[in-house]
Amino acid sequence: MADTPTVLITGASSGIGATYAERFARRGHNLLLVARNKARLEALSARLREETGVTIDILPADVTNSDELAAVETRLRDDRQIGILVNNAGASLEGTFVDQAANDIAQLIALNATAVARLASAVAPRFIEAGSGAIINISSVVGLAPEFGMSVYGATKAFVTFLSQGLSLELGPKGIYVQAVLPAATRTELWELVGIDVNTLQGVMEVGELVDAALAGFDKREPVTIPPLHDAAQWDAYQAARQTMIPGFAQVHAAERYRSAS
Ligand SMILES: NC(=O)C1=CN([C@@H]2O[C@H](COP(=O)(O)OP(=O)(O)OC[C@H]3O[C@@H](n4cnc5c(N)ncnc54)[C@H](OP(=O)(O)O)[C@@H]3O)[C@@H](O)[C@H]2O)C=CC1
Ligand SMILES: N[C@@H](C=O)C(=O)O
Repeated sequence: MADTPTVLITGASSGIGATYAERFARRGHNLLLVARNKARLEALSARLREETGVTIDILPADVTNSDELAAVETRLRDDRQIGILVNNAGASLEGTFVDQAANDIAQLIALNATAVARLASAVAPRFIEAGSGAIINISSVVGLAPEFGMSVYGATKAFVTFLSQGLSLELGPKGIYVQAVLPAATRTELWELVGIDVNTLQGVMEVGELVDAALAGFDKREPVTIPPLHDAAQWDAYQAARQTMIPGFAQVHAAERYRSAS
């Protein structure tokens, strides 16, 4: 695969995705930008073509629509120039679980989880055949913290982090790099879309700083990059604590504390 492969970015019309587009274009990568808002994709691609000289295509698509998602999957399967997938398109959901309509929950899962897995699934076989390629999945620290009270959104992001860690183990030995990026609150339109004024929040990262940090993690080939986490040893300890349980999972008998019921 080329040293500067084409990068397909979902959710490239604003926020984190648009910033990835700008940063990868400045690194000399050609781009394929995906989102629903065609006018915004056209404006961004025109500006970045002018500023960087790279080739930029757009593929307007709603990745929760099965036909439109299939068009993105086909491009990932067939376009051998694409060597990096940035699975970034996503949204949050207003309110608490009982306020959220079942259809909105299903739609959020389709966007934040199903599309992410399907697009990775579309590209992975070709990357395996090439022996190289990278998949960047934009997750969230919310997926580590049910305490934040964003149960469905957090569950989709826990899925993305788990999927990324699993794929890193499965695909890493075949030459493919998989990165989960876990931002915390970042100044983008996502907040306004769920009725929150981002200016009322504490500790909000600017989107350029977030993406630059994520790309520093990418360059180091980190499997999990958490830009706002200052003490990296905390993540290492969390992983180590989880891993200490694994050898104990295979048991013929239930734990002593569950044996008194009958
Ligand atoms: N901002 C934050 O605080 C944090 C964000 N994240 C994650 O970062 C990612 C990017 O969000 P962010 O940049 O903040 O928010 P934005 O709202 O700015 O960007 C979301 C992007 O996703 C696209 N998108 C939304 N729905 C669809 C759809 N159905 N099909 C295709 N594209 C879609 C939007 O484009 P269009 O409307 O044109 O389709 C837009 O380009 C998300 O996965 C989010 O969960 C993670 C942690 C914190
Ligand atoms: N997108 C934010 C929550 O809605 C986050 O992931 O922090």
